[in-house]
Amino acid sequence: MMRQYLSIKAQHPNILLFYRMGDFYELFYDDAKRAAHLLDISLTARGKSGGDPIPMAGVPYHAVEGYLARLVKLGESVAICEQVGDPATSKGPVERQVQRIVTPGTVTDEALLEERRDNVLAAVCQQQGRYGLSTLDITSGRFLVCECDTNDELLAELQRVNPAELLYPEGFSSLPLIAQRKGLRRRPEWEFDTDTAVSQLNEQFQTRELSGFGIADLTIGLGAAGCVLQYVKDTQRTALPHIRSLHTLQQNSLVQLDAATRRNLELTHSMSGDQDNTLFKVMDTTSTAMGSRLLQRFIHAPITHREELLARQDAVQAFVDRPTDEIPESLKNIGDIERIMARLALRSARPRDFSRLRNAFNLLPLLQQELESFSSPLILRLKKQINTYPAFQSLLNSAIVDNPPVVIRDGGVIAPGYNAELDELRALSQGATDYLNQLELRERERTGIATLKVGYNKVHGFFIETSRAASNEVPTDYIRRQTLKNTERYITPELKEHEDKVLTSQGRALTLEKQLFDQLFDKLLPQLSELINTAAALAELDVLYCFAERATALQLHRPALTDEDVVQYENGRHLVVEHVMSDPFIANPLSLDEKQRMMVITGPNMGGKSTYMRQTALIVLMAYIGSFVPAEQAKIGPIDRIFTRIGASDDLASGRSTFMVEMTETANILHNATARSLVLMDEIGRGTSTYDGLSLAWACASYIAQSLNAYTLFATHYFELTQLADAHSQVINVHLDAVEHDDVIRFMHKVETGAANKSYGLQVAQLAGVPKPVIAAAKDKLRELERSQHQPAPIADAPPVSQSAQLDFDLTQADSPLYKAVAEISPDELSPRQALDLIYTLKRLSES
Ligand SMILES: Nc1ncnc2c1ncn2[C@@H]1O[C@H](COP(=O)(O)OP(=O)(O)OP(=O)(O)O)[C@@H](O)[C@H]1O
Repeated sequence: MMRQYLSIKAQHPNILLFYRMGDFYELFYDDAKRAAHLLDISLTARGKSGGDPIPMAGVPYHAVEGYLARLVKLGESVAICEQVGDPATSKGPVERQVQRIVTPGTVTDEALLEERRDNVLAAVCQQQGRYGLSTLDITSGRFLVCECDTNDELLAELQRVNPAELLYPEGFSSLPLIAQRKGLRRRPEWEFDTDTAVSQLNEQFQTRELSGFGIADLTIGLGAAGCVLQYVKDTQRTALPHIRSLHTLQQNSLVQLDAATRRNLELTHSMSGDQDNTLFKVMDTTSTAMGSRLLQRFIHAPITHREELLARQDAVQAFVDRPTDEIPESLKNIGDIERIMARLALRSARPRDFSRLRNAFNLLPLLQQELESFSSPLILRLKKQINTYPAFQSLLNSAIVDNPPVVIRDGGVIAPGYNAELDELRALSQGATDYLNQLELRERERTGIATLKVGYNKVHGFFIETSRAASNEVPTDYIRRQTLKNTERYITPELKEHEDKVLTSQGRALTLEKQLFDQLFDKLLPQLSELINTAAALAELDVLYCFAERATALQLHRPALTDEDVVQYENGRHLVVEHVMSDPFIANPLSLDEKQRMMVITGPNMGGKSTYMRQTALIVLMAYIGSFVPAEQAKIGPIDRIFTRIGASDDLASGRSTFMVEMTETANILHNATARSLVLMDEIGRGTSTYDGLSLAWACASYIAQSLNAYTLFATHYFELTQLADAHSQVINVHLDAVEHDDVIRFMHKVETGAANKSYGLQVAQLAGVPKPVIAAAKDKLRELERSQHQPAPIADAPPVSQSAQLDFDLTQADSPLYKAVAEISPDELSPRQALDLIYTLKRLSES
C-alpha cells in the first residue's frame, strides 16, 4: 500500500495528498506533519520506514469539506485520492486515483467558497522589466489579461484583484513584490511561453487567432494567461466550456487607483483587514451574492466611459422614482446562479443546483414583467439579456423532485413521471404488489388451487406456495424451491424473471437516474453562453437596484458628470464615518476648479481633516461607478487617477519604515499625477524631524501646485504651509475649527475658509487620557518654547517658521530638569500620594 501511496504522491509533490483509506483520508510523512499543524489534528504513526515510524494524520471522509475549506483559506492545495477499484475483487491494495485537486484559486464547490467574494486565480510573469498578469475567476469564467509597466502598477492590480492563488515562473526575479501573498505557486518557465499559450487559448476558444479579443499584442500577458489555463486544466481534469474568451481591462477606461489608495480609502477592506466599516459594506444591500461580488468589482474599477456612467445613473434614477419590492424579492429568490453556471460547465453541479436553477427559470418571466414598465435603456438592455427559458423551465420542473438530496449518489433526484423506464424500475424495486396480486389470481385460475399464494422471503426470494395436499396438482413448469411441514414452495420461470428484475431494479434505477441526471447537463450546456449572460445581467440589475435603494435610504444625490475642470459639491458626507457615528455628521462643501486647484487644510487633531479628504475621494469614486453620491449638487469633471497619501503604517514585512512608506507613496504621486488627478495628502513629512518634514511638505505641495496642477487636498499641521496660498494663486486655505471652554475642547467639524490658528494638540492628548502630570509638563514646555521665541534656521524658499508651528522637543533641552523629571515618570507605578508630590515637584521645576 505504501508503494502505491508513494507513487501517487510523486505525481503531486508540492501539495497535500488526501489518501482514502476506508472512512478516512490519511496523510503521511511531511504532509501529515503539515496537516496536523495546520488543522490541529493529531499526528500518529503507521508502520515503519527505514526503521522510523511513518508519520500519519487523518480526517474522517464525511467531514472532509470542512477541513478542505480551512486548508484552502490558508492557501493550501489538496489532491484527493479515492479508491476506484472494488475491494472485494482486488488483489493487493485497492486501485486508487487522484480524482480532484482542490486549490485556493480553482475551487468551485459551494462549501469551499465565500459566497460574497470573488475567488480568483492569477498568474504573473515578467520580461524586460514589464509584467504580464492574467486572472481567472473559474466560478464565472471571467478571464482577463493585462500588462503592467511598473512595480506599482502590478501591485495596484494585485491589490484590486486580490487573488486566492498566484502562479509565478521559477525564475521570477521580483519575488519581494509578491512574497507576502497567500497561495503562491511556482510553475515551470515553459508554462508561460507565449506561443504555447496562444495555441492553447485558440484551442480553448475554438478560434484561429486571438485578434478578435483585442489582446493579441499583449505577449507577456498571454504567457501568464496560458499558464492560468494550463493550471486550471491540470486541476479540474474536465472540459471548461464556460471559459469562452479572454479580455483585457483597458486601463485608460478606468479611473486608476494605486494599491495604497485602494487600502487607504477602505473601499472593500478596512485597515484591519475585514469588510466592516468599508464603503462596500455600507453600500451593499444587493439581493444576490453574485450582485454583491459585482458591486465589489465596480467599486474597484471606476470607469471613465461617460455614456455608460450616464446609463447607470438613468437606471438608478428610474428605480429611485419607482421603487418596487418585487425586483429585489425576485432576485433574492433567483440567487447566485452565476456559480451554478460554472458548476454546470464543469459538470460538477449538484441536484440542488438544478432545483435552484429551476426556481430561477420559474421566476424569470415574473421579473421580465416587472422590468417591462421601465424605460431606462440600460434596464431594457438587461431585461433582454436576462431572457426567459421556457423549455428549460419545463424540463427542470418535470425532471427534478421538489426537494432533491444533496448528492445524486443514492438517487431520489429525478421526479416521478419524467422517465417511464425509471418509474417502472422504481415500482419494481419497491415491491410492485400489483403484479404479484395479479400473478396470484392468474395462477389460482390456471391450477385450480384456491389456496395458492404468492410470497417472498429474504432468504429464498419469491415463491408460489401450495398446501402439501395440493402439491400433486401443480403444473409441470413449477420448480420446487422449499419444502415446509405442511406446504410446498415453488418458483416458475416467469416468477424467476420477475425476481431478477426486482433484485436488480434498485441498482438499475440508480444507474438510470444517474444517466438521466447527466443528460440534464447535456441538455443545458449548449445554451451555457446565454445562461452566463443571463447571470451577468441579473448581477448588474441587482447592483443598480442596490444603488437606487441606497440613494433613497442614505439620501444620495445624482452627480453631474461634466467636461469642465471641476470637482465641486455642497453638503458632502463621509458615508462610513456617518454610519458608525451616533452624533450627527456635519456636511461640508468643496470647490476645486481650474482656478482653485489645491486646498491646504489645517485644523486641530481630530478636527475632521482626514474625513473631509476621504469623503471627497469617495464621492468622486462613487460618481465614477455610476452610483449617486452623499453630496448635493455634485459636479465632477474628468478624473484619471485618485492618489492618496494618508495615514502612516510601517510596512515591516517588506522592511520599510513608516517614513519610507510615506516617501515611496509620495514619490509615486509626484511621478504620476496629472492635472486630472485627485490627490489627497495627509500630514506628509510627519514621519521625520520637524525641519526635514516641513521642508519636504513645502516642496511637495509647491511642486504639485506649480508643475502638476492636480486637484489636491493637502492636510497639514505645519501652519507654514498656509503661506503657500500667497505664493500660488491656485492654492486656497481652509480649516476645521474647535472651540475651547474651560480646558474642554469641542470640535466643530465645519470646513471654513482661511487657515487655522491653533493645533489643540495638548487638549486632544488630554482627551486621549495622557496622564495629567505629563500634560501639565507639556504645557509648561510649550510656554517656555513660545517665550524663548525659538527660531529654526530658515529653509530655502520656505517662509520662516512661526511661533505656533508644531515642533520637536529640541534635544538641547532634553537635559533640562523638568524634561528629565517628566521622562522618568512611570504613571502606573505611582500611588496617589506620590503623584501629588510629583505635581508639586514639577511645578517647582517649571518655576525655577
Ligand atoms: N464632518 C464631520 N462631522 C461629524 N464628525 C466628524 C466629522 N469629521 C470628522 N468627525 C469625527 O472626528 C473624528 C476624527 O476625524 P479625522 O480623523 O478626520 O480628524 P483629523 O483632523 O484628520 O485628525 P488628525 O489630525 O489627528 O489625524 C472622526 O473619527 C469622526 O468621529
